[in-house]
Amino acid sequence: MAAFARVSGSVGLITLQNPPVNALSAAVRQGIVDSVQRALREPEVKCVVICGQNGIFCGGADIREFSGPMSGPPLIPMIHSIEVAAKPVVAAIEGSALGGGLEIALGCHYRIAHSKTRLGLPEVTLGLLPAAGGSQRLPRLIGVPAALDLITTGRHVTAAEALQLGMVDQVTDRNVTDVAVKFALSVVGKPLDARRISMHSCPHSPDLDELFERTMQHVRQRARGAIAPVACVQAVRAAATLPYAQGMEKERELMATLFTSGQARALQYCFFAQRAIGRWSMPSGARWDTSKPRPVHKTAVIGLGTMGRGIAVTLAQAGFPVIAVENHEKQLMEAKQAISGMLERGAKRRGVTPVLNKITYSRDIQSVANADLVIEAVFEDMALKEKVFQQLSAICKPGALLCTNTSGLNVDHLASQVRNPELVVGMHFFAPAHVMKLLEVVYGPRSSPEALATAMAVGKKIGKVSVAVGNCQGFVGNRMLEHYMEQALFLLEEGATPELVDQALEEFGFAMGVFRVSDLSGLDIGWRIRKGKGLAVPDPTTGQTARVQQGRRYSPVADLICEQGRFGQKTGQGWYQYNTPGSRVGKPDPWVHNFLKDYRAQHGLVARRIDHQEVLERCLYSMINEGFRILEDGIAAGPEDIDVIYVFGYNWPRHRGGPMFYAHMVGLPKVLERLEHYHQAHPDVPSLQPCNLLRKLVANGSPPIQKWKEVMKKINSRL
Ligand SMILES: CCCCCCCCCCCCC/C=C/C(=O)SCCNC(=O)CCNC(=O)[C@H](O)C(C)(C)COP(=O)(O)OP(=O)(O)OC[C@H]1O[C@@H](n2cnc3c(N)ncnc32)[C@H](O)[C@@H]1OP(=O)(O)O
Repeated sequence: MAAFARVSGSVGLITLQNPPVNALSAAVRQGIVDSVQRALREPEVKCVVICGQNGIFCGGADIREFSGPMSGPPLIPMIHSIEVAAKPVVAAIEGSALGGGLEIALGCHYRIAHSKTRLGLPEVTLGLLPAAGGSQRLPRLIGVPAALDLITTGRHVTAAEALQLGMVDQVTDRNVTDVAVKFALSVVGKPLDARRISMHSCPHSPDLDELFERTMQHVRQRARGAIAPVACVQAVRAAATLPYAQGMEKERELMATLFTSGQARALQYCFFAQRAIGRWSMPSGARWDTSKPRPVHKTAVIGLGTMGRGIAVTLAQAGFPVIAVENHEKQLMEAKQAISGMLERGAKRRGVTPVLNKITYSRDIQSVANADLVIEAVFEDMALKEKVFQQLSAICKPGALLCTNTSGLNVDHLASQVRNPELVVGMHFFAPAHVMKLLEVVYGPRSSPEALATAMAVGKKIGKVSVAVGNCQGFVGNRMLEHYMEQALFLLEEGATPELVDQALEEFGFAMGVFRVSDLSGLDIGWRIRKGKGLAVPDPTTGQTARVQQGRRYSPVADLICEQGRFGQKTGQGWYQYNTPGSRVGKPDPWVHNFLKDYRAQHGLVARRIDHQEVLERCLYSMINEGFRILEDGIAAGPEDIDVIYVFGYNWPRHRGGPMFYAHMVGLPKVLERLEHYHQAHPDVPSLQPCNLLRKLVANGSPPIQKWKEVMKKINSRL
């Protein structure tokens, strides 16, 4: 709702009241409409101030209302009534003014912001555009180039930047409502037309046509198939070229298309999923709101390879003192230099002082004795990690949390190496660790709720999107990825080329297809892991790696490519060819095509035509099927956890919501039917066999994704 009060004799103060972010629910909109009418009606009221309660102006339209029938007064006429008011209206902005919240402020005649406020029109990130006049008013206020930037990216600006852009009239460090009340009294009686943004055209900008063309091209390239950024450009173009009323009509038309789109549903799902993962629970019943994290003051990182360096930087940038340990002198020196460079570049980008003194370096593992949390990031080798954990168990102070950054080794096994297994968890960072947002926090059956709560709290403090998952081979992300990659290799055996597979995945919205990603990260990593599992090993009698291993189909194609020394970009050759080692631009490679032809001939495989649809269905549905198995096993608490992992760690196109949401959008019966079809054609590929939970969900009438947990509970009593 919104409260009305008369303050300082003649100021009508309207306070938005809808915790936690004063979202513009139907009740709040009704409250504003009533309050504005009252303020205009009462002769004692000479001016109006609009503010929000609890330190936040407004987080925008109530996103939860978008999924049901809309009721209550609409935003556009409400904002119009503020703009045409005959008494001056001042927005007193603190905390955040986002989306519809900023659009209300743009309807006011003046805007005063607290210095800590952030403002923005983030609708594009929800698959929408600022359709309460924001796309038409903002360019009129701050000019087309700046408005295009803000509206197409959805980025938030600080109060200082907002002042510079002309979005606000004044910034204060004092109580913003008090300042706004005083200011409102000072403008009573002044003409208002000049302050009504919709009455003006956009300020002149040269070469507008060229700007729109360039922006459209840029937006299309970056959007990977997302439609909202394109609609945002079209809406701003309408503001620049049409009178206000016609611009508003265009804004409405564009919004009508976006509002009901699957992409908007996916992006809004992601918004809530990202928040839901913070409310973790363990099979034991322990939860985020009943488990207290331990205090963490000092941290340590063991092993300063690529991952260790990134982790140390992340911890230091978040303010933690870090003891960085590396026992090889040369590696330690190199790491020191690399870490300092990363900290300096990061600080420059953020306009702050580099925190070089947060990190102390040591060759001696004993130096971590006083750390509250230690992250082991040594080479991915179980024997080596075991040794490190045994040492840590003897060295670390009681109560210290011992974490491993393994990307898939058994966390329980590592826990068994220490005196206090309840204090062991996995903290699986993604490379580069100081850039990638995702953190999988892996708990085992012996991890205590306190240990998980501590790792989750540290994850939050270092700015990671942290997802709690159970322990299993590959955890959630890599366990699913294995099936995706396996299908891609099978498709090569059956007639596809790397570029055909990649093109299908890139058209779907991945920034890079599976083979391009392999070339970028290095083919040798997977090869080493497969050898470790006893897979990529030639049969001593035939000299060939078998195509059936451990009772299932196996493709040795990637191993054979590695045997040629083709490790991807770093060697100048992999699934693609590169002009020089280290070059980033790959071209289709006739050598790979001939190799595949020979390989098929050698194994009596007949190449067939494979289309994009098959690529998508085989790669994505096999991975989704594994996602259902993960839910069935209780490794992830819900589909949101899996989707957040894929969006933040594996570049899954956000406008498709994550693999599990995608399955829900495609329709579970269709996913089931296609998996059955492919499993019939490839009975030796178990990952194509539809899993129990998927069948159960379909048998239960394919409930919406928000209701899957009910069916999951029936299958797995631990959940
Ligand atoms: C048939 C065709 C018809 C077509 C026409 C349709 C007509 C419709 C026209 C409507 C025009 C609308 C135009 C305006 C659109 C919008 O405003 S869309 C919303 C834009 N705003 C945002 O994107 C901001 C989202 N929120 C945030 O970024 C952050 O929450 C915050 C405000 C910066 C605060 O951050 P923090 O303090 O970290 O808190 P959080 O944990 O993020 O949030 C706390 C809880 O609040 C929930 N929440 C936040 N914002 C909203 C919101 N706008 N609506 C609903 N709920 C919100 C958030 O989910 C958290 O709750 P839990 O999920 O329960 O944890």
